[in-house]
Amino acid sequence: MKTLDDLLGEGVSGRRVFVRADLNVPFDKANPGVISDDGRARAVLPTLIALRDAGARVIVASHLGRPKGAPDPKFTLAPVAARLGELLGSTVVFADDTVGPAATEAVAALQDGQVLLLENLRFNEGETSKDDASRGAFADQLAAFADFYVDDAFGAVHRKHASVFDVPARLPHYAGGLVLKEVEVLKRVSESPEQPYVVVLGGSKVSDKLAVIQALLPKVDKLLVGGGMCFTFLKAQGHEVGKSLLEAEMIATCQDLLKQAEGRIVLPVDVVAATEFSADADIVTVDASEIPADRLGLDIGPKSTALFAEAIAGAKTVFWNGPMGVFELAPFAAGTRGVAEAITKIDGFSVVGGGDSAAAVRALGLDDAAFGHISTGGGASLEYLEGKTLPGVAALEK
Ligand SMILES: Nc1ncnc2c1ncn2[C@@H]1O[C@H](COP(=O)(O)OP(=O)(O)OP(=O)(O)O)[C@@H](O)[C@H]1O
Ligand SMILES: O=C(O)[C@H](O)COP(=O)(O)O
Repeated sequence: MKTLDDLLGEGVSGRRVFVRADLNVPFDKANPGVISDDGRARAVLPTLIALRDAGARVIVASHLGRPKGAPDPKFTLAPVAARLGELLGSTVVFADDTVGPAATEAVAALQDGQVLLLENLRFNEGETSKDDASRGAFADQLAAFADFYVDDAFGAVHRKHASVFDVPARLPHYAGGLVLKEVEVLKRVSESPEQPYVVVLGGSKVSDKLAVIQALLPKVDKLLVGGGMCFTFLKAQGHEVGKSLLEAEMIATCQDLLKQAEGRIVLPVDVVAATEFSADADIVTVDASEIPADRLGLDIGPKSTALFAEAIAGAKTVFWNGPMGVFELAPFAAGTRGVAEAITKIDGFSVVGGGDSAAAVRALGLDDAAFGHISTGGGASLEYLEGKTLPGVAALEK
């Protein structure tokens, strides 16, 4: 795989370099347009600065959210361009389309050492299309803008999308420093984790994470399950979960996994249950086997946090993906905080994988440096650990 350093060595002054970044940052739910965590933008800065300072004409492209293949003002990258400019300390030109007249004009006007951000890639059907020809046609348009392609969008390498998979087939391609670092760390964790190896999973998407549980079970000493996904497991154990998040069609799979795990999957023993999804709701802590029918579990309880912390304390390797509760609302943040703090204290190597988990670490004011590695990719790091081929990495290796 050729790297950004190889490209810089070849010389990029005056050359147009297309950088695929993952600027899919979270926004403050209460203040539309305000970025709540700019970690992903910060993570790509070294690549952008190196290219800018080497005199390249830098064309940055990213997706934001999941618009449906057409422009949608809710998902504009304009606020991200402004933030990127602040972080770089130099103006970032913003094109308000991706491959249309605005982008074409902006690319043509780019000066050496200038950075341009194109509008959201997913405003174009071709970006995410399953049809090779449609993706290819869009990739042709993107590739026409540049001489070289750099992928530093680790969070999107698991997507077979035009900007990730098809553009590198059309241009000399290089891996950015972020992609290289992420792959190196995940390789270490997946191939030779120092034992005991404890995996902590939470977040809301059970169905997305069952495959990774299956793949990790033979390798881990303990797999701790919290967050919205624990309720499908609790239900699989025969408990009622009230109005908590539940993926009914996954109950049977969870039962199978519990059987296979022979006690290595650890579930919460108590739950913070509220009458509604709100910080102002009536809140009680109950046994995990006694969730009232009219309540929903929004965090793991203190006994569970202590149980999880104890399992984490002895670990030499910890991989954590997904918050333990709705950490964005203060009454439901304690589980995530407790687990995160326990991870910072281990005498070993820890990896935090996932946009939301990384955002939680920062929102709770925890020190980034207390973790071994904070990944910018949720789905991407999980698919790597599952052992799947990542289309973006495969494209760089070709
Ligand atoms: N008990 C719960 N009920 C409902 N939602 C929950 C619960 N616990 C956690 N969540 C929510 O799960 C969300 C994070 O889930 P997700 O699966 O997206 O995590 P992630 O893997 O870190 O992120 P990503 O894959 O996007 O990088 C948070 O917004 C959090 O509020
Ligand atoms: O948030 C992420 O995990 C990445 O940016 C990929 O986004 P996606 O799941 O919408 O493809």
